[in-house]
Amino acid sequence: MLTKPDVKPSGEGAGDSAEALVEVADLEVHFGLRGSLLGRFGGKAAGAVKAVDGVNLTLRKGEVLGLVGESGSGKTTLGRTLIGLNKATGGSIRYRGQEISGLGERALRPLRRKLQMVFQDPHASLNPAMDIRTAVGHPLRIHGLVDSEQEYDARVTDALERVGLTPPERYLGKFPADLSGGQKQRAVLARAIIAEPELLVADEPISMLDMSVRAKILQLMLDLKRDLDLTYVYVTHDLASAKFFCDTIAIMYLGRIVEYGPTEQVFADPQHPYTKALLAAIPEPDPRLAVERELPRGEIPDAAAPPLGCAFHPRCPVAVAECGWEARDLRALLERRWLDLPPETSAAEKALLGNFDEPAAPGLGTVSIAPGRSHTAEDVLEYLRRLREEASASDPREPFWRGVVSMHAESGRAVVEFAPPRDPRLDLIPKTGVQVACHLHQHAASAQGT
Ligand SMILES: Nc1ncnc2c1ncn2[C@@H]1O[C@H](COP(=O)(O)OP(=O)(O)OP(=O)(O)O)[C@@H](O)[C@H]1O
Repeated sequence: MLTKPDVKPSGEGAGDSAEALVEVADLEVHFGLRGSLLGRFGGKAAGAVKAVDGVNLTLRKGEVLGLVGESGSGKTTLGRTLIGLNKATGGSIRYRGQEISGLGERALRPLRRKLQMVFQDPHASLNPAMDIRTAVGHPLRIHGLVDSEQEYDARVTDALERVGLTPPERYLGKFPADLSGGQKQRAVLARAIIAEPELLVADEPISMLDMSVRAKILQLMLDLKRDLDLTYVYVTHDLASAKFFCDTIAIMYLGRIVEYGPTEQVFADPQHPYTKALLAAIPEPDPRLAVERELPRGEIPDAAAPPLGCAFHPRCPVAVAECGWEARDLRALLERRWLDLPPETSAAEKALLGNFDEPAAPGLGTVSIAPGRSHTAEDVLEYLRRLREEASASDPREPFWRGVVSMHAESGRAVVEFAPPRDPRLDLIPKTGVQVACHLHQHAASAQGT
């Protein structure tokens, strides 16, 4: 379980003393992969996508928590699972102390109106054949919250006023096609608040809207939060809006939280190399100052076969030995190298290695390379040692070689052994309220004796 931040988040009512609304412990959401028919007959496990893989957090009443990360980091799945739209495959979610992760649809029903979701695409969220009066008031009917049509109309009118669709009478009979994108998202928000929820999970609620209305919708959400005592989870890949909107921020990478703490603190002094890279990639609003900014090499890896140790290590410029180096990383290093070489040179280098497909298998802490035809294990080792020397001269920041603990010949093959991987755990950085999952931080802390 995460410890409480030392520094108070900036939002009203979200301080340390505010009650915990949702407590998440060791949450896992794994999606089973079907696998090939042949594989299943052969008894081969199909594996799973670990969309959420051991998440701990506490959401306090009145807090705005941002779940931030690149596509595929698991933020949407986590947001949906918090309100019961996805089933947890492990761990616990407590809402006001009540365990909700294992509840079936019937048991969840009374909670549904308290836990609402706002989706990215307001066009898809509203039924084109339903007028606004019917769409916005729908939750009142589903949950049987009104006794008369007068009460229904009064509640719908009030909700429309609250979201700025005024005068409400002008909107009641309109259809989604009559509204602009911003107006549609206002209607979606009206529908989300009408049943008096406590927690709203908003998944990229502004990313499909015109730039001109994005800030207005976020401001509206903050006003609604203040007036209706709401708590938000804001799912986004957009750090700039998260900075404006969130009290607390959780940076996600491949199903795990890598940094978590008060937004101000995370932005002022990011700790995890991934957070640093994301912050450096925020586009510069002034185009005259814009420079090419890229995330570190490579793409977010496949969640069905995540890297060993820290999942960010293959892209991390400052990774250390125990970050989880493995055979796949050697292959990626060689492939990057060969892309830059003249084709005949890279073909000659490839010919040194007899079984180049093997190093691609995930999770191999040792790789045994058969020499190519008319080559020996010593030739392969000599080649790899040359690469290591070249890297230390020309690219001393290349972290891959820090993970190699031995290269030797064994039974006619070249064997490369990597340092045993360690999974970094979220650790609190004293006096900041920020938790970070990075060996580098742990190294620094132990060097300082903290
Ligand atoms: N229903 C599902 N079945 C199988 N895999 C899924 C399912 N939903 C999500 N995933 C996988 O889980 C991982 C996390 O997906 P998720 O949508 O939660 O990430 P995200 O960070 O929100 O990305 P995006 O911004 O693209 O939505 C991805 O690898 C995705 O393909």
